[in-house]
Amino acid sequence: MALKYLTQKLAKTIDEELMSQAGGFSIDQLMELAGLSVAQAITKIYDKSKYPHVLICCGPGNNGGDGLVAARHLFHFGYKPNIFYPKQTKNELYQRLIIQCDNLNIPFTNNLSDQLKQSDLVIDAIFGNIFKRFSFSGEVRAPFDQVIQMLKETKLPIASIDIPSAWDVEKGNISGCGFTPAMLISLTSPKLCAKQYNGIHFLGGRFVPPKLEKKYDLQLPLYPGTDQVIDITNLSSEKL
Ligand SMILES: NC(=O)C1=CN([C@@H]2O[C@H](COP(=O)(O)OP(=O)(O)OC[C@H]3O[C@@H](n4cnc5c(N)ncnc54)[C@H](O)[C@@H]3O)[C@@H](O)[C@H]2O)[C@@H](O)CC1
Ligand SMILES: [K+]
Repeated sequence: MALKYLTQKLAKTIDEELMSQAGGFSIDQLMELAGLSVAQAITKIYDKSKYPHVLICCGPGNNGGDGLVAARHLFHFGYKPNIFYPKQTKNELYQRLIIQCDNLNIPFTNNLSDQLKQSDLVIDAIFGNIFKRFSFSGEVRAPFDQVIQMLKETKLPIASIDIPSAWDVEKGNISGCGFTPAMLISLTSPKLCAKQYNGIHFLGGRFVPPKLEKKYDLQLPLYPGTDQVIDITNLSSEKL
């Protein structure tokens, strides 16, 4: 079973088709399913008995939104999540996601270094498949430059949502300022940078209709039972 690795452009096109008039999905729905996939993948590798304190580091975009959704599900799964979300937007979807977390008394921390000391596991929800990837020099703008640096230095296991943050979506950690996570949860389909990734690799985002899968020849693996994720660590790869 070969896996297809998407270019940045194709991954964006598929997202847009899913959320188009013809696709019928809202960003809320896809984010909800993406965040649920992340939370479920975490439970399969990092049991709450050993990794109860999960620190979710959220960036300013939808990758960060996935992190907020995952935090909520992890709370309901019995974890003790903490959220570091330094650049919050006025966008009403995010305001509602924050209210949902507040209603669960999930703390929002603003001291990353302290929080890292009290955590067992980090979820990297900083950057995902952003279309306009980093400026040509590849540097990460503040405040996320220090965040990425601190994640690079931590000994804690890191699970990255969709793309290891600060990696180029296709070329990988070419800027050298990124870290290599212990786990990657690719959404919809893996992106090209994941070809260089040799850690624990899950696929989530169980929402692609067969018609779309066929149109782009995604050759997605079959998800087991009612699972929202599948372990693709050992599946071979083939560039799309
Ligand atoms: N595959 C799918 O269908 C879905 C994708 N979702 C998520 O959406 C993500 C993509 O979301 P976005 O397009 O918002 O991208 P990101 O969530 O990666 O965030 C992009 C933001 O990062 C900031 N940024 C860009 N370059 C920067 C730099 N050099 N330094 C500092 N900040 C910088 C910009 O403010 C930009 O808005 C995916 O990776 C995935 O996690 C889900 O939310 C919805 C479903
Ligand atoms: K990420």
